[in-house]
Amino acid sequence: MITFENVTKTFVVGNKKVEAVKKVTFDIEEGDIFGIIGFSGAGKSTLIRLVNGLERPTEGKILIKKTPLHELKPKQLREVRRKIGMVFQNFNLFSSRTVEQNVEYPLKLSKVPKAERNAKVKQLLQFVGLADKAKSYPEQLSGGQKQRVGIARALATDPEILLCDEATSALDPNTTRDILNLLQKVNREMGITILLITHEMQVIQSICNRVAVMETGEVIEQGEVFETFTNPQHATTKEFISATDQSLPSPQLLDVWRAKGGTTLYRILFKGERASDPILSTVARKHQIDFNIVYGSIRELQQQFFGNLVVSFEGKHDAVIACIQELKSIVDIVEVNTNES
Ligand SMILES: Nc1ncnc2c1ncn2[C@@H]1O[C@H](COP(=O)(O)OP(=O)(O)OP(=O)(O)O)[C@@H](O)[C@H]1O
Repeated sequence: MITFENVTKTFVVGNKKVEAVKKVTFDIEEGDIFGIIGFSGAGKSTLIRLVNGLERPTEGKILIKKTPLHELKPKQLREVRRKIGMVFQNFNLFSSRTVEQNVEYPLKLSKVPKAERNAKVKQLLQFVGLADKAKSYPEQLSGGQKQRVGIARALATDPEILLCDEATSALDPNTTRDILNLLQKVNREMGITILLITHEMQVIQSICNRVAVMETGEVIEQGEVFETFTNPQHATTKEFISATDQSLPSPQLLDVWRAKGGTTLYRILFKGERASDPILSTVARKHQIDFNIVYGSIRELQQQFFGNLVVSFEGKHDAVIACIQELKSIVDIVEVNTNES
């Protein structure tokens, strides 16, 4: 649906060059809710502006439904952009227009006849749950309601792609959840592909099926959300994950554990169905050793179980080694390196 082929965007400021996006290559497939996560300055906004044609790549290509954007004539580019809706962090509503006039605006620009506009606006306000606010002005709405108007307006021209630029960053956690549910409904019921950028891990975990992690203009890690977040490779990805899920005890707690003469700790990851199997107790019993769960959680990620446990084993040395060997053939188990937490 959207393909980035070796895309670089360089800005020249005075006599300095800023490489905002560097050699980025990935595909967003039809039906995806694709999340791009990165800290401030990573290049996320530039990437999204390249998709809606507000910026042109310095090098490389962006293809939308196999059409290279840079080869389009202005009229064709306008057509493609009509099929791309945009939702903003600060809503970007006209304060002097009512809710229905805000949603109607892109339809007026596209010269859609009045009766058709009215029907569409009514349908969209119903879809986003704001039918009773049609005559209100933005200042009379809460942040979440304003974002619903922003989403309804972005959907007015029947887009195939919705770009969301930090759409929930200005909202409280409950409202964020409502807006994310609405975006999921847009994706499922309208079949719209969503590309969102965020610095919040929670957003990616709740609704995205695929993710790309950006740092200093580069995509440093990408893939299915479950795989990427249960087996992160890059330090920055690990940092994002630790914001919502601390996978190891703090160094201070580990020091307390060591000071008490604690045995070696192991971190075990259980994924999918493995998380609900009694693997640990079965294997420990077989080798006649005990285990002690020191830290961890079992939680839901992308409708799958994901368990992260830190354990110690107690028993005869050879039996402990044999138990760990057997567990290695079933689950991911590594010795906790106390420097990495
Ligand atoms: N028009 C521009 N002119 C010069 N430099 C720019 C321009 N747009 C972005 N940059 C620079 O490119 C880099 C990436 O910026 P970008 O806004 O894409 O990052 P971001 O991940 O979206 O960060 P934020 O969340 O803070 O917006 C930054 O160093 C920024 O200063």
